[in-house]
Amino acid sequence: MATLPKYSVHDRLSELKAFDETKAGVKGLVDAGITHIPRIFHTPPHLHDQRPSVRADQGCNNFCFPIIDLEGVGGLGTDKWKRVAEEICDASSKWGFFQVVNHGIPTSVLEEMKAGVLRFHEQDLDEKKRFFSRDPARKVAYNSNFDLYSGPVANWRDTNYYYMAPDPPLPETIPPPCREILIEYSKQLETLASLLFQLLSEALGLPTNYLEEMDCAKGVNVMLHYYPACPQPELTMGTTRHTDTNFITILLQDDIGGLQVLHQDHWVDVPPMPGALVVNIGDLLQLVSNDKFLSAEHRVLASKVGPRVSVACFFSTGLLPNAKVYGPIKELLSEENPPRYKEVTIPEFVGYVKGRGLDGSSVLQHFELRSAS
Ligand SMILES: O=C(O)CCC(=O)C(=O)O
Ligand SMILES: [Fe+2]
Repeated sequence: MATLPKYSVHDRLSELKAFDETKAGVKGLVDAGITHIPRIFHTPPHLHDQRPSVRADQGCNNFCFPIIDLEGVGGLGTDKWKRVAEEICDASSKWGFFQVVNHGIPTSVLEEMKAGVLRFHEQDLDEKKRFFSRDPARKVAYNSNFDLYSGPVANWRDTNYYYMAPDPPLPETIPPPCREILIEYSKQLETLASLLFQLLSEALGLPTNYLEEMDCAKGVNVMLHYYPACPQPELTMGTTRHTDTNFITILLQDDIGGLQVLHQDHWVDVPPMPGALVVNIGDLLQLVSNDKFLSAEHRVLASKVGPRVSVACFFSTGLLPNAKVYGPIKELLSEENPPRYKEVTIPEFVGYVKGRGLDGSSVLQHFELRSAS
């Protein structure tokens, strides 16, 4: 009987390096016409997930993904404001995910942003390579798989990264194919995030500015993801399952689909909806809300159809060393609702998160207070 060729750690590392050194990303493999994906992309058995998928084209059955209409929500304290805050509370605690419509960002801006992602990733390779970097301190960078060397498996995805707040890059350092639209899109998303943090504060029964005053929206990272069509999508993933570690993420996806959220032990499609934006709760918001809100696991399936593009905008503290500690919000605690997590400084939190790839494990567990029995 033939034995399978041995795939040593050493072989894997040299294959990762060879791939990385092309600086051409997954797109480079597809452009070269490969029909079999390299084994660095093969999902290892321990990351295979047998839980059933609920696909958008099967109808939503019991898994109707929450949609929140922000039309006319502006008036603080109005009935509409309170109703939307309740809907956000429900979705954030049951799903950790929802889509927003009528959010005030023109469709033309969303369309141009997606076009900008395509233009960046599909520009001349020599131009694109000028932005190639794995230096986490860079405000503008491009690579394939931020966790290529630390994660358990490479994903079928390339990404262009930006730190847009609190201290944005100089406009002339942003690649021309997406410069103008990225600046405009980030500005609009910061306004939307501010509204969402007010509604999330209300949803927690806190004063409207509470979360913003905790610096939840001070730091903004934007990722322009590009998922090329994959010749063997069943062997790999676009993005391995993970939770986001920040406060909230606002995501723009195109109409291809593939994003799924883990809900009641099912992988439920986040159905593409023209004009909508996807919002999800991250680990830090689950921590400060003392588990009232859920930071849900999600993943992106690879597909024969592509390229798929998405823009993930992460709101956090700016990850600047500051003196603040983040723990369950005191106003939410009571005898019946004791704190479930330790207080943590941002350097401590980042120190723990940094260097871990998308390995499917829980960050929050590390900060849990174990109840003394
Ligand atoms: O591309 C997507 O739809 C999701 C990406 C994602 O989950 C992330 O960047 O954290
Ligand atoms: Fe994510």
